[in-house]
Amino acid sequence: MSPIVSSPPRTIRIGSRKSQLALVQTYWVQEQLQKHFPDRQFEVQTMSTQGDKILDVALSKIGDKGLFTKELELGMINNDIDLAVHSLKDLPTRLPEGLVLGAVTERENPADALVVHSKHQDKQIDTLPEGAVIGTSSLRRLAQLRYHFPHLAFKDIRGNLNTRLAKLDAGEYDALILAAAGLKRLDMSDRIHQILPSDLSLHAVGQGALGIECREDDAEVLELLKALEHIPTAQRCYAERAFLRELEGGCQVPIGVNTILEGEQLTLTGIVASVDGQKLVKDTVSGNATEAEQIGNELAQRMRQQGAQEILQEIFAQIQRG
Ligand SMILES: NCc1[nH]cc(CCC(=O)O)c1CC(=O)O
Repeated sequence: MSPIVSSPPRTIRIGSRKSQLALVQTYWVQEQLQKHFPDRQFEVQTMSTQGDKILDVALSKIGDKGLFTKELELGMINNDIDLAVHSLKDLPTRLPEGLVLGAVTERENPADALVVHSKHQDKQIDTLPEGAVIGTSSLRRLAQLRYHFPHLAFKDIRGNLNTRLAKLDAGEYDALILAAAGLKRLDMSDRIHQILPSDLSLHAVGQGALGIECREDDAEVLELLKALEHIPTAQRCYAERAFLRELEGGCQVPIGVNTILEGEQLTLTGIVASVDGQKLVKDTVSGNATEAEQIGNELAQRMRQQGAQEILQEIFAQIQRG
């Protein structure tokens, strides 16, 4: 009789970027997994991504396809890590062969926030003075705010959240636009001066949610990740990502969304704006939440007929010219 040998379950290796926000998000995922599966081992491995290294070039010029995710994806393909935690909005809508979105976690407030210099404490986005300098590195934020507030000035800003806030406080900018979710996760909610209403600025696809990526054939990890999936957030984000995928845009094109889930009814609103703030196409599609991707695809097709494609083509041409 041969003895029954059972090998101990493997340690699950979680990959993360090294930024402060990435680490907060990754340790949260590790903690949740540990809570659900107390007998398993979860360890964190950090990696630098291209997006962490190139800090002096505007994001819109280098493009963002996988800028913050590629090294982690290679780590999974090479079997160095088993899953990777991303801000869902940084995760491209098309994943490399062999990898899948294993879970989408519950979303924080997905809206953008206005953060002001102390001299503007009594102001809101619509009362900032003529020529006030707004820091943002996102074409989406730039295009929508320029459309509504042509009297404001916009200036690129890069660096992690602390660097950006230090530049604001030093007087290089009058105000910044940042994701409310990032500020909240870093315990800096007190810096949120105003949540931008959706009629002024639609947020990025997937903003405020975490996306956990893993190997398609890793049934064990896929099963563990089910415990972290938040279905209402996932339905909203699947509709948003289908919309973006169908328009073939990344995080760095002026495409914004808003989703509302009421019972079974999912309503997706999308916007495509020109960088000069002159043109804007906006529309809404509703349907059953179980058909999230069809809703996203339909909205993209409708908006293309209304001129969204021309706006995007112009932007791609501009980016290629540098
Ligand atoms: N593009 C950078 C990035 N990726 C995720 C967040 C914030 C958190 C989130 O949206 O989930 C941010 C910062 C920002 O846009 O202000």
